[in-house]
Amino acid sequence: MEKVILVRYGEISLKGLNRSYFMDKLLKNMKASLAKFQRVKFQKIQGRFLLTCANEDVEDIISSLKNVFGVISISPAYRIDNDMDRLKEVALTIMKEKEEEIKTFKVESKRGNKSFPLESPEISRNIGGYILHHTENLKVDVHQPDIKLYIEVRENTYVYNEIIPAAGGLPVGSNGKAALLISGGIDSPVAGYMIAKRGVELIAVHYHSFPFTSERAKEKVIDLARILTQYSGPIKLFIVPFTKIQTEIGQKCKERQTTLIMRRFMMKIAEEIARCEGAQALITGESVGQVASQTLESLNVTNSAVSMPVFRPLIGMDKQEIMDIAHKIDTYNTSILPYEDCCTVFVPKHPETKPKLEKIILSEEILDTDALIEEAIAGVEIINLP
Ligand SMILES: Nc1ncnc2c1ncn2[C@@H]1O[C@H](COP(=O)(O)OP(=O)(O)OP(=O)(O)O)[C@@H](O)[C@H]1O
Repeated sequence: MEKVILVRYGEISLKGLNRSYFMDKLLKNMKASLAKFQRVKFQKIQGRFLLTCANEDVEDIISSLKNVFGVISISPAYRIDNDMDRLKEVALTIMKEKEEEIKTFKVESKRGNKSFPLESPEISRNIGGYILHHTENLKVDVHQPDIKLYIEVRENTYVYNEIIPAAGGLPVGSNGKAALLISGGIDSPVAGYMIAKRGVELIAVHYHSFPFTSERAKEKVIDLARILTQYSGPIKLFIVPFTKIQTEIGQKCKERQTTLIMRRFMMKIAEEIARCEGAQALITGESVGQVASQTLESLNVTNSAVSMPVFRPLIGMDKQEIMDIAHKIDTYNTSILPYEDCCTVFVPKHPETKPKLEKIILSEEILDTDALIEEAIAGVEIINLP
């Protein structure tokens, strides 16, 4: 019996004329995520990809493929010739392996190859009967079986009993590129994950205020970006020195406006980096009302600093919902490590919650914004992940 892996894609199949563009991206991303497995071979079959590989690699390959955006589900399967006797043998072998753990089963068949002599319901009845006859304690339950045995008759026959859900979404790179403003917190990695899930390639920008923020805080952000690459593929991370900008703002601007002015600098620098890198949008982890700088008035003031669209995929989500995703994508435990972020270094006692844009712009006039931005960009450190 030859073991293979069936890989299903979701939305891509609805893409009409552009379908092959999405399929090619998906294939490229799957190959990149499985680069360390030398013996994997990829084949397009009707409506899915078929992978052949060394038997001992199947589990590791599936755990990598589960994170590739564009894949909706995966099944480890046996591939056999279109032959009823062989099918009975394989179906029985699979069910015998499960006999101790289960009481009931159901056979579900699909016949894509119309030259096969039996129709789908007949295949299911036939194989179900054979399994019942050759096992001791198993029963058929068509409503709530402990296990389903799936049979697909195509150019070959595929038999399997697991459909493993995968990441879904669209292949990264199929929908342009955006710059994620990544802090060391819980929210921004989740925001990056959500936009990458829609096929957007990521670059990431982090503001680091050494010595107010430590080397360890920077390492934490690098770790978070590295975790994200499991889903998004490679990320070019820009570490921007932010100490001088923060100090100048702290010394020269009204205390209650400092966070907002700092945010506007972050947006402007990220926009400049995004432009140079061919990215078309910015991404932040903001959500309405979470902190003073995330009221609608504050978000408007921050937004006005740039002309590029700003994606805020968490905008309507509760903290618990965001944390649930952070757990799912494995960033949570790194995000909660107790290292400081530049935003938490200077926190005004009474931050502006209903800022007026004209007043903020007026306050900024005291700063040499262009020179500060130019200097920060000149000092950028670039880290290519993974
Ligand atoms: N040091 C930083 N470098 C890059 N971006 C940052 C930094 N600090 C904050 N941001 C961006 O600004 C957003 C809002 O930051 P803030 O600290 O107010 O909120 P948050 O909801 O706690 O976000 P997070 O959990 O991502 O830190 C972040 O989600 C992130 O996109």
